[in-house]
Amino acid sequence: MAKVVLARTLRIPVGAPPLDAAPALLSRLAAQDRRAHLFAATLPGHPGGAGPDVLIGATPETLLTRRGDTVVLHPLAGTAARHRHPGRDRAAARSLLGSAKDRHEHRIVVDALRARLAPLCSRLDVPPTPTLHATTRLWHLGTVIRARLHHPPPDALTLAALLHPTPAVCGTPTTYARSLIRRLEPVPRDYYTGLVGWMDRAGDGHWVIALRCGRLDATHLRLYAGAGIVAQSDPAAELAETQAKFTTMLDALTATHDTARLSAESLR
Ligand SMILES: C=C(O[C@@H]1C=C(C(=O)O)C=C[C@H]1O)C(=O)O
Repeated sequence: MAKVVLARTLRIPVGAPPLDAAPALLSRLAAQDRRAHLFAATLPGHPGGAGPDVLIGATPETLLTRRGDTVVLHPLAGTAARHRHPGRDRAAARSLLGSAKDRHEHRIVVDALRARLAPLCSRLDVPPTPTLHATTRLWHLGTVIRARLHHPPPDALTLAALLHPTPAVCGTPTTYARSLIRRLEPVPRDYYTGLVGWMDRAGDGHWVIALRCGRLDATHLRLYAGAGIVAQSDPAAELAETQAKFTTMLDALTATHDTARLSAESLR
């Protein structure tokens, strides 16, 4: 086993019903980070519940964009919290870029994508080293992978099904990582780490990974966050990484919520 991504959840009381809470939350997520891919989708609520639930989030990770015979992937893996102080923020970025553990974690993802994509391509450009990708709260290691597909090119949904789940959200080897996730995570992932996107009649499309997201039900917002675990992982640092990942959604909530109330909520 080279890597497994393990996640936890945070359940926060929300005063408004999902369809009322979602638009405000979505516009705050949009204002926070213009590069994030926003999504909100109504879901069937719990039987006997008050109405539909809403899946909502702002993910930084594009699984793929397909236009004709060209496909572009942007996997992210390897994370560091950002700092308000510019000097400390730059130092965190530099240290992430130089971290052997994070580079290894990232390489596992890039290698898996290269292997899955290669049989479909006449040309595959995979940069040898990752670059930094910034969200408002986090630094990530990212690699932009570009490929020219054999003709006839598979459509965007077929490509998504072939590439997903990547070791950025599951692990390597996939089947064993998935069984560990099922055994070890205290709450089922539900739609977290699933795909959100679209495909048109020509087979072009854009699919992102449902991260930095939560499910709004009649009374609560359940947030999800995970971290890639490799042999060199430090448990406390991985836990802190999931906390930092929660802040994307928590920041958007704080405009209407007293975050102090959150601390006592069920953290599982
Ligand atoms: C699993 C999550 O994020 C993924 C895991 C990352 C990592 O382990 O460094 C980085 C970006 C995402 O691919 C999450 O946001 O919950």
